[in-house]
Amino acid sequence: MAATRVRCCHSNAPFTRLPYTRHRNSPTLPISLNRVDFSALKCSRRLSLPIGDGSSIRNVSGSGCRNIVRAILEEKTEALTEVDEKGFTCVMKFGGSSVASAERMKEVADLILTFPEESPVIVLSAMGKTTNNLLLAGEKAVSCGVSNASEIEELSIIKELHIRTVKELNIDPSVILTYLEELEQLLKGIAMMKELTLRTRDYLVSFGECLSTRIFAAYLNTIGVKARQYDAFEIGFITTDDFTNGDILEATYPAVAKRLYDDWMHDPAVPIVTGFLGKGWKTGAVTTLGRGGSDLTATTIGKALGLKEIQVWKDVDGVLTCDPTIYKRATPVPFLTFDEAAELAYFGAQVLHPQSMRPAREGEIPVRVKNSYNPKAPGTIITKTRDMTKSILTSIVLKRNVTMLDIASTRMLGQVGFLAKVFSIFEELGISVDVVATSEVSISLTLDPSKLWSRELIQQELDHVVEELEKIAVVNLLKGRAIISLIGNVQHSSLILERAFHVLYTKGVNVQMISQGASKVNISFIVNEAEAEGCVQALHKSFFESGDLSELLIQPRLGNGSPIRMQVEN
Ligand SMILES: Nc1ncnc2c1ncn2[C@@H]1O[C@H](COP(=O)(O)OP(=O)(O)O)[C@@H](O)[C@H]1O
Ligand SMILES: N[C@@H](CC(=O)OP(=O)(O)O)C(=O)O
Repeated sequence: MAATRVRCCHSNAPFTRLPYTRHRNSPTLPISLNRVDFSALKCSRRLSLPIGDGSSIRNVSGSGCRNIVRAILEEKTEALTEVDEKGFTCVMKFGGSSVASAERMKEVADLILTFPEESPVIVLSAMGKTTNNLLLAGEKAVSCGVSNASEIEELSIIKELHIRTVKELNIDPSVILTYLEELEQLLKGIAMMKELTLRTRDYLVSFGECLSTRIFAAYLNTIGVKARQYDAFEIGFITTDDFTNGDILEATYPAVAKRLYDDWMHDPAVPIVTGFLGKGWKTGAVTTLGRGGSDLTATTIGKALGLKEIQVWKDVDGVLTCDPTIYKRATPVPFLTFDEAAELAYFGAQVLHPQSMRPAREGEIPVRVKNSYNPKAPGTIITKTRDMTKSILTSIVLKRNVTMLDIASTRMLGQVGFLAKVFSIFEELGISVDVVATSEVSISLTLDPSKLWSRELIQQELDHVVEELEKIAVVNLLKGRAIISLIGNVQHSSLILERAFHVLYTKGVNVQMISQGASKVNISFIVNEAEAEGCVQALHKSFFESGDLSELLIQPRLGNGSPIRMQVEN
């Protein structure tokens, strides 16, 4: 059954389709929508409310809502038309920084309501630094002894933050108290077992999103916006059983779509979904999608529901020309392709989860990166294609803590299968390789440490890799390196390389390896980590702060003399 959208004929103003219920704390809604017999009127009870530019829904609900409800009550329904439509229009994901306190949650609620034309699915991360605190609490629990588990400092921080938030939002604390008690029990269990498996670690961190979404849904209901909380692992987010790094499986898409649409049709309410979490398909246990995985939750929902837009709300004005914590003159990048965004995320720009572009690209759903602290900023829009005519460099990305391996064959020159053998070792050990450069008898590559969660594990794994490789090669392991990736239009690679190497040469920096990605949007090079930040700053100045580089372009021309218009196609 298609849901119905009500539009007012005498005005083309956009209307909200957020479901509203009257609440004792919501004095602005003058007429209870519950009194209206919508089925008799043959229209949805999800009323649409006119809203003026910049005004909040609560300001207009008095007039807009009253007009529509009055029209219905007075049976002047000729003023209203119905538009057949599916339930949801977009997904809005808010990261930890966007929901770090009660104040922030109120602002996010207001922000959602300033988009009356949208009928959103909301995805939330854990509040502020809760995930980090949960991880630290778990690590401390392993060695603190059962009797001390309740006193772990991070547990107190988590309890204090959530209880204070519930109080400040004026909602019933029972929404979270059982969860906080369960969390304490879990830490005691870890203390008793003296071990923290990856499976338990995922269950432990899941408390962060389970708490934040319950609080936010309860708050929306308090202010008269009907909302329903969902744990992703209960509504069809099925993943591989790779704890701490689960991959979303195909079965997720139809399952999530069915559950969200079915509930909406029976009883419309804004879905508030836990980001970052899933359910292992064999174990049935809670899994996580890797750090920052709520972005992936959002894009998965976007694809599952076939939405028109996926919005990820951050604490920065979109994807920037570099990490603002490295160089504060970084500026927003208005347009990106899925390829560019994926490459940028993969090579370390913390702003997006590395896998999050996949569902958006498959579903061809635009992703908008916005700032919840500065909603008026246009942000970044990520789409399949964009005009590349004037694009040279888009963003500079730094990945720290990189380990590089120089592997030289011990056998004869041109040894058949040397490369295959090297890569099979990485495959067997389940280790990702980032940047690769080869010669006939040697190979240099960097390892991706981001998939590993603890330092001990990295060292153990490295020792093992070297041991295996030394069976066929001489191995030189170089730590403390960094990858600088230039995300840009590789059609202009000569110009990019000329500039970049001039900057690095002037700084006296020696590049240890270079690779131009097959994706055609990325040139990466390896430098010493100690020099890396200075390099990014100098490169930024040269590429983004010294005039319009596109004037240097030698335009490829068609036979008739007109410039070729270039597009990047995925
Ligand atoms: N190129 C970049 N553009 C924007 N932000 C970046 C970039 N590189 C790194 N960052 C960092 O990513 C942060 C936003 O991502 P994240 O912390 O995951 O947000 P959230 O927790 O709200 O989802 C920014 O505060 C910024 O420090
Ligand atoms: N809370 C999880 C998942 C997440 O996506 O967080 P954020 O959106 O704040 O990056 C983490 O910290 O990894």
